Amino acid sequence: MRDGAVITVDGLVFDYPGKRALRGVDIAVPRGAVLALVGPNGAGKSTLMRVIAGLDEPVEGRVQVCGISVLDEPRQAQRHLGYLSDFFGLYDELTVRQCLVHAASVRAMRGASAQAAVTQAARRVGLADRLDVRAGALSRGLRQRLAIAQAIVHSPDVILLDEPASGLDPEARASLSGLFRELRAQGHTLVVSSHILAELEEYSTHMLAIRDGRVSDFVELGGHVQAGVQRLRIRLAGAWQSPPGFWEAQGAGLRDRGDPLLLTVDMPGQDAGAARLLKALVEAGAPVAECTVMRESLQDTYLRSARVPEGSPA
Ligand SMILES: Nc1ncnc2c1ncn2[C@@H]1O[C@H](COP(=O)(O)OP(=O)(O)OP(=O)(O)O)[C@@H](O)[C@H]1O
Repeated sequence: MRDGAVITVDGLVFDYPGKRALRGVDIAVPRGAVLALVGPNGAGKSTLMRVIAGLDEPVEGRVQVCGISVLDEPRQAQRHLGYLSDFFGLYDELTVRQCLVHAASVRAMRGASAQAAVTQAARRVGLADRLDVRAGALSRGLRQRLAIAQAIVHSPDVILLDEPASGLDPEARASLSGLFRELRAQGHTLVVSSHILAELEEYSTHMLAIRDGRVSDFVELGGHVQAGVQRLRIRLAGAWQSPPGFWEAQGAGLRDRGDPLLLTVDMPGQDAGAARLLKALVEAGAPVAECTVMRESLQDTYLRSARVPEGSPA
């Protein structure tokens, strides 16, 4: 899993004066992932982001971004990083263009390449038609977009966003979700912290749950019952009797026989396995009307990870 990881964190320990905020965090974030960073207030999410961004120095541990040590070569690593703090400020008197030119100059971009970066960043966040509007005149949602554009003006591989949707109305949140899906489609790796799980669900591929400075869960989101197995719900248009040994021959586990027209099947092999099973069903005369992969919601995953196993000390 570490092969192909764009962010790796090993044994990270971070202390504030009198407070240990991270207590040995290990993670490997695959390239192209959108990582939902979740956990209760005070769990250590913002601290983890700041340390990955090279803004705070840990007591122990290593952080690499695109294979570059953030602690040993912060400037090199930061070329691959964009970070948006939960409390960001904008220069309200500057126009969108001026804000972005400034952000580009902070990244040592000059001349034509800076201009091109400004135009591209504005287009990515949907502000291309507002380049001459003052930042102070933008709505809250558009200010958030401008702040993100500033963070990604140098087109970093990794984008860290700390509670980017806080304080936004539902419309602005939905539009931000769309932006994150676009950034993901463009190949960026995103780490997004939020307390609103339904929203993270819309664009996240992985969930990292932090509790009391430790990783409590790190999972790929999707229809995984166990590693490599999908739970399929297959709806039949009419009665069908499986031939003897059919499920065993497919390597599939039939779970629920309550409703003869609704089959729940655990099938290994991801989408290729599902495709093979559907072909075999149709060839065996099953009138397949619909097949869906049953996915656990991010909320379910999070709450499951939060549950203390029976018998564990409280
Ligand atoms: N500057 C600081 N000085 C001392 N303690 C701090 C400081 N900043 C954060 N902490 C403490 O470190 C712990 C982790 O804080 P952090 O802000 O990383 O949590 P978080 O998961 O981002 O929380 P939230 O969801 O409330 O934003 C908390 O107990 C917090 O009180």
